[in-house]
This record gives sequence, C-alpha cells and structure tokens, in this order.
Amino acid sequence: MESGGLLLWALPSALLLALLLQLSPRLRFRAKVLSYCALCLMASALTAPACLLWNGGRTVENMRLVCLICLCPVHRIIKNVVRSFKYLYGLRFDVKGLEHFQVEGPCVIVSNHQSVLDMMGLMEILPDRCVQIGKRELLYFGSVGLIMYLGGVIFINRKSTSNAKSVMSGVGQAMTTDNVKVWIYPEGTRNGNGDLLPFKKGAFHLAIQTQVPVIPVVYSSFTTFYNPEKNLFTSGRIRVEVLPPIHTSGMTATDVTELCDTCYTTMRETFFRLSGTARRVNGSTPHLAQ
Ligand SMILES: CCCCCCCCCCCCCCCCC(=O)SCCNC(=O)CCNC(=O)[C@H](O)C(C)(C)COP(=O)(O)OP(=O)(O)OC[C@H]1O[C@@H](n2cnc3c(N)ncnc32)[C@H](O)[C@@H]1OP(=O)(O)O
Ligand SMILES: CCCCCCCC/C=C\CCCCCCCC(=O)OC[C@@H](O)COP(=O)(O)O
Repeated sequence: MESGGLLLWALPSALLLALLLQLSPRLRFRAKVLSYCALCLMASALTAPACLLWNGGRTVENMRLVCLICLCPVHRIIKNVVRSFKYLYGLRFDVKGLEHFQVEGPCVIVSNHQSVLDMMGLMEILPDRCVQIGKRELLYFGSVGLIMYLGGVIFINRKSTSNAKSVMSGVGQAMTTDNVKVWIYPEGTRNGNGDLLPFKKGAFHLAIQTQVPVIPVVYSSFTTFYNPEKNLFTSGRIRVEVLPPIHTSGMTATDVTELCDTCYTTMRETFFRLSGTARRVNGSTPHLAQ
C-alpha cells in the first residue's frame, strides 16, 4: 500500500523534473553542475575514511598514483576516483609531453585554471608527490575540504599577501627537504573567458627561491563544451600539453618578472594553439601582471 503511494508521487515528480530539465537550458546546466558538486562531496566523504585509516592523516601519499612498496589502492584512490568522473560527463583528455615531468627532485608546476572541472584535468596527469596551492575557503567545502586537507593541499589566504608569502616560503623549505612538487594556478582564480589572466608572481618567486625548474602545463579552452553564460555543459575533448621545464638555477629575485613573463607568453601561445583560436585582436598584446 505504502510503496504504491510512493510510486504514485515519485513517478509524476520524476516526469515533471525531466520535462523541466528538457524545457529549461539554465536548469539543465545548473543540475549538471550541481550533480558534479554532489559527486565530489559524496566521493570525498567515502574516500576520506580510507585515506585516514590507511595513512593516518594528512600526507601527500594520499594523492599518489600507486604505492610501489605495497601496491595499495588507497594511495591512488583520490586520483583514480576523480579520474573516473570524466566518463560520467563525456570528457576526454589528449595529453602530450608527460615525459617533461621526469625531472629529478622538486619543481613548480604552473597551469591555467578555467573552472571547477579542472580537478579532473589535474588528476588526469598529476605526478607523484605533488601538492597543490589552494585558496583557504576551499577547506570549508565539507568533505571536499577534508579530502584536500588529507591529500596535502596547502591553503593560502589570498586576502593577505604577507600571509600568502609566508606560507609559500614554508612550502619552499618543505619542497627541498621532502622532495615534493608543487602545483600552482598562477592566474590566482578561475577564468573561463577563452584567454589567460595576468599571472601572479608567487609561483615564480618560489621556483627561484628554491632554485627548482618551472614546468608549465596548458589545458585547451573549455568554451566549446562548458560555458555558464550560454548554459552549455556537454561532452568535450580537452587537449593538454606539458611543456619543457624552465630551469632557474642561478636566477635571483631580479629575474622573477622575466621568468613570469616568459611563462605567460609561452603558455598563452600554447593555449591559443591547443584551443584552435587565433590570438585576440583586442588586447592582442599579452597583458602581464605588474
Ligand atoms: C575523492 C573525490 C575528491 C573530489 C574532490 C577533488 C579534490 C582534489 C584536490 C585538488 C585540489 C586542487 C586545489 C586547487 C585550488 C585552486 C585555487 O584555489 S587557485 C587560488 C589560489 N592560488 C593562488 O592564488 C596561487 C597564485 N597566487 C600567487 O602566486 C600570488 O602571488 C600570492 C602569493 C597568492 C599573493 O597574491 P597577492 O596578494 O594578490 O599579491 P601579488 O600582487 O601577487 O604580489 C604582491 C607582491 O609580492 C610579491 N610576491 C608574491 N609572492 C612572493 C613570494 N613568495 N616571495 C616574495 N615576494 C612575493 C610580488 O612579486 C609582488 O611584488 P611586486 O613588487 O609587485 O613584484
Ligand atoms: C557542508 C558544506 C557543503 C559545501 C558545498 C560546496 C559545494 C562544492 C563542492 C564541490 C565542488 C568540487 C570542486 C573541487 C575543487 C574545486 C577547486 C576550485 O576550482 O576552486 C576554485 C578556486 O580555484 C578559485 O576560486 P575563485 O575562482 O577565485 O572563486
């Protein structure tokens, strides 16, 4: 009797929802983004206890592809869980240049940042022993914040330059002592407008202070399949290129701006080439961070 009543309500409600989603592109877009957020929250909630139990807390080991000592799947769990999301959303990654990650010791990886979907692109190619720099607010995203914390993400307060700088100098010390790579989004925020934002200089200060190479990574534009302004979120193919390392040995603080500009110009050229878009006519001069 009760299950019959439930069916009586559930079926028309599901049909109505399906109809609404069909009719409203905005609603359909929002539902898809919401499903991604829910998936991340759910997957993090299920994965966090495994990471906690196995590794006993916050460690970069939680992000590793495979533990060569015990071949334990928990070590690769975060990466592999996120890598599987692409099948649900019909996304494919064509990756080139992975051999450039084969540098001895630590390095600073810089890449462009377009949307929350970047987490899939990040996990697609994330090298071993690599932590990311993230804004402090992400720590409060429920279970997603917890899984980031457990995976070793370093949180900075973007509103306080001095705080961000002191956290980054701590990162520099840890990089060399613990042989850790650091992944930074130098645009400092998401940007899906089909171009790169001016780069902040933190990543380049860090690379020069620690005398480690910078490895630029470029993802092609998402605008053909993901565009919030057009309520567009379909399947798509993303081209990814890991560029050759730029060595910083011998560079000093005075070289930061030049290093930043070189990376920006190279990454912007690569971005346009991978995205199949011409350099913009308006604002064709690369606008570099001051
Ligand atoms: C199982 C399922 C799981 C599902 C979930 C999956 C989750 C998986 C985890 C993945 C986690 C990924 C996390 C990604 C998060 C992405 C982000 O949050 S992006 C936003 C945060 N990141 C950044 O902001 C990094 C880039 N920013 C910088 O580098 C900035 O420079 C800064 C250090 C933050 C400071 O910024 P700001 O305050 O705006 O100041 P600036 O203008 O940049 O600099 C002012 C001044 O200071 C100089 N300077 C900067 N840094 C340094 C330094 N380290 N040392 C010395 N001096 C520095 C800079 O040069 C400027 O001086 P100048 O004279 O003008 O040159
Ligand atoms: C109990 C609290 C529940 C909170 C619910 C929050 C829902 C969000 C949950 C999941 C989203 C998954 C995304 C995973 C990682 C997102 C990383 C990211 O892309 O952060 C954005 C940041 O780089 C730049 O931020 P801004 O562009 O400056 O802004």
